Amino acid sequence: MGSSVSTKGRSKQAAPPRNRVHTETTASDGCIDVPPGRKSPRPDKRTSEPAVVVEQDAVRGQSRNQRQHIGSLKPTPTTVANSGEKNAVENDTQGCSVQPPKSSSSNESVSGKRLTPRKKGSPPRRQGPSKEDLTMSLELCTDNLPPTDSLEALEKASKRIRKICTFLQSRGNVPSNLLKRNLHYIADVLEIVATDDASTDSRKSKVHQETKNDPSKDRRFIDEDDELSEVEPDAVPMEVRDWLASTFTRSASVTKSGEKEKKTFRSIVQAVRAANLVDRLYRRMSTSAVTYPPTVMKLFKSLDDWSFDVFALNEATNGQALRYVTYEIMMRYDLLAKFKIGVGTLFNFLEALEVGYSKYQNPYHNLVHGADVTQTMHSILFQTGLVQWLTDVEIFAVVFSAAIHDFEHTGETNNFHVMSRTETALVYNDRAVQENHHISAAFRLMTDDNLNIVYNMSKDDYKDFRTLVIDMVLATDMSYHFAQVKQMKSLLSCPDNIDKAKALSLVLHTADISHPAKNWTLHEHWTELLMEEFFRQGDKEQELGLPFSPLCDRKTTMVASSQIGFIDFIVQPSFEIMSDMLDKVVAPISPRGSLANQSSATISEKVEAEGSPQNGDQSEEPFEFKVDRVWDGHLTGNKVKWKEQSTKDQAEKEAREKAAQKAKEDAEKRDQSPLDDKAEEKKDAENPPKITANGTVSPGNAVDLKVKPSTSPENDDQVSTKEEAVGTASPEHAEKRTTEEDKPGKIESITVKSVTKRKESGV
Ligand SMILES: Nc1nc2c(ncn2[C@@H]2O[C@@H]3COP(=O)(O)O[C@H]3[C@H]2O)c(=O)[nH]1
Ligand SMILES: [Zn+2]
Repeated sequence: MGSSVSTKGRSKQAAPPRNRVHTETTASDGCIDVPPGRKSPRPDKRTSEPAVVVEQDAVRGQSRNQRQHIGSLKPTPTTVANSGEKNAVENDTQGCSVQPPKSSSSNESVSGKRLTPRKKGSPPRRQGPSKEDLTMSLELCTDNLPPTDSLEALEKASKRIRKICTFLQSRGNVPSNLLKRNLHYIADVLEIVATDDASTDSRKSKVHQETKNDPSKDRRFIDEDDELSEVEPDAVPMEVRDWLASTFTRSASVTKSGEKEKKTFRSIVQAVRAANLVDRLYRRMSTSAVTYPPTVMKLFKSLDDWSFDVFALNEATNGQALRYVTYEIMMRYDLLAKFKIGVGTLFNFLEALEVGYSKYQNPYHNLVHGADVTQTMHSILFQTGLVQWLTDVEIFAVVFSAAIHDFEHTGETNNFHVMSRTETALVYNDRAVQENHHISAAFRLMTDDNLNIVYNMSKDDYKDFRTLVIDMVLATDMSYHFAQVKQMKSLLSCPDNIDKAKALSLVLHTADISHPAKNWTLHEHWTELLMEEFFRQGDKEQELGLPFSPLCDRKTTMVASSQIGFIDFIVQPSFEIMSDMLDKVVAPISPRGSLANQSSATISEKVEAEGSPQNGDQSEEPFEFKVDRVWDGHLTGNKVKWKEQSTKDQAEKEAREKAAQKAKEDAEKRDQSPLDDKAEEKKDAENPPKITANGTVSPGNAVDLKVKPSTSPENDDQVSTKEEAVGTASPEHAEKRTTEEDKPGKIESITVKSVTKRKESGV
């Protein structure tokens, strides 16, 4: 699973963090041993109101005793992939003995795990295993299976696969522990077949003898199982091919005769097919390991959409939007199976991410923003077809980067960190202070085995993954914005060789500032949250005796006009260059357009069927391809709204100023007649002027008389650079600005006219 991300000139990267040797073993009875030294997962302390059940570590083979209860079991559980199907039965029997159903009053699952009490009015919870569950447990019991190297084992294994398929078809699910034990048994048997070493494998000679006597037996094994035979060996994932290659090499070294070579090859084909099946079964098992509440299911139907409502999702998930979105997207790209990520490990990691995002209780930079950017990235990738340009490692890196990109954000700008000399600014020498922290802290999480979702990645993949994540998240530092846009412009002048890391960084940066390009309801809400966060920083700055950062003074900031500036100078150019880049990149690899008319819920099947994106037919002439710039309409519409708002603001402001002027004149008059002074003051205090909605002034309400002098749109004194519109100007940038601002024609001289100039405020 190579990556085309350039790593030239980079320092050596470490292998995925591994704190222990992974010695997962398979006991002969099919039960999975826990690797020595493995820590038990932490109890679920952080989830206050959990909403999801997962079955632990399907892929990494954790014991069912380690199964973690990450969320509450919903009363009518369904999954997105298996809509309407029955939930996995939590049959937690150690061997294959059947446990009696628990009493309905007990607050425990069959597995003995505590369940969240059923909500009032919800349907009664199932009371224990049904008759069919018991039949399944018995039929898939692994206790009395023949030894894996015996002849009967082959037959048994094949029958087991059939049975599993039947149960999956009729019931939609098989309990993970049963599935795991059976799959391990089958894998063991097939491995022995594939090895095909007659000198050490007496069973092989028995098979050979039997099939010689009765060739139908051999054919039966290959042909009987439709599930196995439908998979083409070419379609196997690279990992399986790697495994095969090593198996083949080993076999070839001891193979002498042509006949034996043939047999080995046949065994390999069988093993590949089996591996594919196992892969698919794992995927199905992973999919069904999590249950979604119906409201979440409904929302996920629009997960691919540009207008996805992340706030609604956050509500539907009791404030866990990030874990849901990330998990679902990773499932849709089949990343759990591809990188052998255990469901439990992933949930531990996502939970820790959510904890980090909630650390500072920020109005804007919280887990909902993390979820929003992750979903937006997915929407861009999927709807434009960009995903077809990417390797699995890159897709994983993109989703991961988006999910972690503001991890443990403090709710302040980098500039604030620098100016107030925080510890983080010290650690990162004032450069991309927060972004460096987001990355470092997120990777640090994975040094804990229980959170290490890159555990099973190959060293090379991990290196590419980490490099790309670092590149992408560092590029979300707003102070790189102009450099990024400029760089992409020059890259697009020779579009044959667009650097993937740069392209993906631009997409993440654009997704990070994408809410002004969403529908008004979403954008207005995000703006409110961000402004509140900016204002809180302003409050702190005031407390610390620091000057207000741009847009941080809650008393004077003109939100509407600053948003127009933000859209005009930052957001629109970002979307424009990103769209141009997408047109260039996607056209040659997506000859018949994007995946837009499909759902990402089926994307892994599509990629499987069509082969890897890099194998696409590139011989055809690239046709005039344009991505659907769904964002353009919103940007225009939102700007119109802000302009209306700005006009209103302006009227109100003028009214305030008029009132201030009047008060000043009155004060002056009072100064001239000191005797009346006290009486006038008293009158003013009792009955201050009032501003109505349309900006006119009437007596009867308080007015902020501290407001600065008029800031007419024509007044070039009211200068705010693009950085000020963003509110995140870095000190380096600010410095550059002052030296370059005077130069005629420099882009830095563009003004956001109605934002009050800080200098005038005298703070
Ligand atoms: N002025 C302004 N800044 C924004 C808006 N949306 C995002 N930003 C800034 O852009 C930054 C992008 O990176 P972050 O998410 O860290 O922080 C974001 C905000 O500081 C917006 O609507 N208006
Ligand atoms: Zn962000």
